[in-house]
Amino acid sequence: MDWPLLASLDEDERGRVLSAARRRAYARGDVLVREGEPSDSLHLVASGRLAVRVTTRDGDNATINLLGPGDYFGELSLLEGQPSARSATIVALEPAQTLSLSAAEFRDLRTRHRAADHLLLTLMARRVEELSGRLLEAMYDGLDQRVHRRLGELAELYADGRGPTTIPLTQEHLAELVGGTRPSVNQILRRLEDQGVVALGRGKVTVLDRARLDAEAG
Ligand SMILES: Nc1ncnc2c1ncn2[C@@H]1O[C@@H]2COP(=O)(O)O[C@H]2[C@H]1O
Repeated sequence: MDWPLLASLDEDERGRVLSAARRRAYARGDVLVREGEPSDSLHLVASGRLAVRVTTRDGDNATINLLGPGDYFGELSLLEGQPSARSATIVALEPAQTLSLSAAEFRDLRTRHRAADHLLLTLMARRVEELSGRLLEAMYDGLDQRVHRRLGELAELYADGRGPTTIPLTQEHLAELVGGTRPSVNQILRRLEDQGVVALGRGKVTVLDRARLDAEAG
């Protein structure tokens, strides 16, 4: 597995960091870190897809992003200074494995390998850009466009070669990810199904025509 966060390390250094990390396995539905709890580790995703969830003002849970192999999480609270709490809950959407570094190991990585620290900054800049894009989308784009775009991104995350890609998410989750209500997202998905762009199933959406979806996303 290649983690962009470790891309600047040479093979020996990378091996040292990874051998100090603890491998953990999770089942679908397991909570890996919980919003509000004190933090002491950074996690690299080795396999499986994970949901980033936050509590809304109404006390509901909303999925704000998904992570997959090669991603990392848990850095925010470690960068904020002590003591700091997790900004989100991370839940396994399927069986997953992570490698975790303690806060001290993460600090050590950043101070000993300036290039890794710089990469962290680059990756965070990318995430800020992604989130600004989402904010603009939420402010100015229609729900249709948001559904098309997010489905395209999810198809990328779940793609396993050529052909149709099945996204194993409920319409509830999809609605949370695009910031829409379930009935209105369902209406858009049904229209896409009528056009042959997706096929809907219980707890899943299969993208059949990626090119059309991307064209619709604008
Ligand atoms: N919008 C987001 N997209 C992806 N990951 C996020 C987002 N918000 C929070 N996280 C991750 O969720 C983690 C929760 O614990 P931390 O606050 O330590 O670090 C956080 C980030 O790594």
